[in-house]
Amino acid sequence: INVPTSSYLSYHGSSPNNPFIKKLYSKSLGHYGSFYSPQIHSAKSVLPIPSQMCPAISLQCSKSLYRTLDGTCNNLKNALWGAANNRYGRLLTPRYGDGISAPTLSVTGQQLPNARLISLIIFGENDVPDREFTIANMQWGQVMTHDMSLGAGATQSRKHAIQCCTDDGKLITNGQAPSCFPILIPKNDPAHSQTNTNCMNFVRTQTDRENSCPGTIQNRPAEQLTVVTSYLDLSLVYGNSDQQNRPIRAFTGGRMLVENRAGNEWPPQDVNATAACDVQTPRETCYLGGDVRINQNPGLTTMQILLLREHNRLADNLQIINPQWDDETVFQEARRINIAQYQHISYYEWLPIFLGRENMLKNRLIYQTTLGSFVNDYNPNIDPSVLNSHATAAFRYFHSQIEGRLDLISESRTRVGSLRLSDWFNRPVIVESGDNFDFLSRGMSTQPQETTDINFDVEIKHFLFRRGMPFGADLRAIDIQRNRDHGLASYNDFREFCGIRRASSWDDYLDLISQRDVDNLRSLYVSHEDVDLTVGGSLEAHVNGALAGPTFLCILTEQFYRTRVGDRYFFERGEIDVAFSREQLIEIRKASMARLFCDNGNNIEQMQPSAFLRISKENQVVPCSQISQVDLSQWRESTTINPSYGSNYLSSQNNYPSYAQFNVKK
Ligand code: HEM
Ligand SMILES: [Ca+2]
Repeated sequence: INVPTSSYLSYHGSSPNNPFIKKLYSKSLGHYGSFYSPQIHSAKSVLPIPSQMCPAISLQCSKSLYRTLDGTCNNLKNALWGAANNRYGRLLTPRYGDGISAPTLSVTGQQLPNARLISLIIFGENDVPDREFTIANMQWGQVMTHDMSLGAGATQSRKHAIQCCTDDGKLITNGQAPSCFPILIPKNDPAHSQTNTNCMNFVRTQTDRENSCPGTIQNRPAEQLTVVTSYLDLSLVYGNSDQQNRPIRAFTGGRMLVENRAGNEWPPQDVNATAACDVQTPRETCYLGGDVRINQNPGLTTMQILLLREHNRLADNLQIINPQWDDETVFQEARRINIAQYQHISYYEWLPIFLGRENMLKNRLIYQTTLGSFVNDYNPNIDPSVLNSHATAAFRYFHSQIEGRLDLISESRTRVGSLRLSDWFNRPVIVESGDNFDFLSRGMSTQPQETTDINFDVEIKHFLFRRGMPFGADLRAIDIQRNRDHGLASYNDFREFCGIRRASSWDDYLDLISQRDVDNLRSLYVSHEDVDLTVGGSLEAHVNGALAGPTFLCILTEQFYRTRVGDRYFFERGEIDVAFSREQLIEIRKASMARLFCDNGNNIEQMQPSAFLRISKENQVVPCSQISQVDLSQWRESTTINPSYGSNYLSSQNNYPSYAQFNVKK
């Protein structure tokens, strides 16, 4: 057995200084040989992942104050790190059924239990409104997800593009796996004869693998491709390439292209049908945005419009303040501020809810910043690529927060109606009609999200994308199947990776999973080594102050550490080549979700200051004028050059997260 070496570690950017990773890799990974499917015993199947892109591409980078659209040259030495159309990162060697690209199998060589059956037996569908958080909290999560990853081919053909490399780093295929393989729907399942497709999901089969990774044995395991930039750079608003950006930019006044209707700005029409839409009458709109998923559900579309309007609001104000600026300068400066505000909201207002503030501070995802202090721990050795285990398993746990009924809420915060999610998948027409944009905005900041637990709303568990049919797909089953399709290492492997005791029997899972859930797992899986990461991780008791158990929290923490520290343009950096001035940074730190609603609604006059939190005595609805606002006068050209760049750094290099023992809620 070949033990992954440090080349693997350096490619993925985690330093051997990370005590948990050090611990893991200093041990012999003997278990890799003992229980995977037979082929994986061959030494080749556990070779470290190549330390360069396949094929190796070299790019000449020049320093720029602005990010590229496709994410290239953010890292000046590794120009493709975090760029669009790149591979997901991996923490652990994949566990394909054949060692190369076929979906994961049981350690006995059999098929794993049916994904839909697991969804039905292990996961519930109870409606449990969250006591603390609003739907806006869930919805921002989907925005961040769409900024960070999109499995190639996922929205259109559902076939996953994969990349196969030879040992010497040569690319063999970059094509799509051709076939469709249904998640068989159990016979007594009400969805059996009533879905609108034959398949709930598509995955590769044994034979397809021959096409996708020819001559398997001398090849390295396939890696899935993600088509958007990994950075939190609002690629979902601006697009992931010049080509994707051009049709959505106005090229005047630094603005993004919008269509004016009923006195408000809306995204342009998708005339070439690039985005997924399910229009049912010829007059229904289908929006074009920076991300093809813009129309997927009304809440998401609302967020996309808020962020689009925010760009134009910033551009208009910057142009007034600096009339001498040309279109390109206004565009880039507005984009830069929009991204900075968004990163601030994501790391300081949103992430602490999910990862826990203490955990974030401890692992240096955030610092106790004071007003104008810079955070200068950019590390060019950290690869910010989105991890497969993050995008395919851990981050999808929050599908549990989805609420299937969207309330329409008036300015006096009373319910005037509600929408059934599955009536409006991929039909943005509903967002634009009447006062719905404001009703939906207030709805998502008023209505509780669903509690983060084992329950998944029926609207996504039985009715996803049903298009008028009685039943649709099951998102939880898709998540489970996707885990296998991407060959993620097992739940037990990830426990060990995260410094949690490796289970050697079913009962060992009782440390984090309830007796009932362990019994259910045991009734479905042949071995405790078979439990999929997506499944096991979703059953763990949550860490105090966080919305996930230790294994998912470890993956999420690692991801968001890399996402920040591996981003040369992160908004808090004080390096002269990319920095805001101290005064500008003070302004950026006033941005909030509430302010985005206030500034970009059709006519929203009041909001609670913390829009991710439910309205309460401490978080009452107030006039928008009482919610702090970013003062753009700090961007007047004469004031942008600031002598205080680069001093008062909060931190130094050499910071790596350490997963100190998490305390679990008992
Ligand atoms: C109404 C809300 C949402 C709907 C309808 C939805 C639906 C979907 C669908 C259909 C997929 C593609 C599944 C596949 O084919 O593999 C997906 C992927 C995903 N979702 Fe959601 N989702 C929602 C909200 C969220 C939220 C709140 C999060 C996290 C906070 C999230 C995280 C993810 C992630 C990480 C992926 C994988 C992205 C990729 O790399 O391709 N989603 N979701
Ligand atoms: Ca991005």
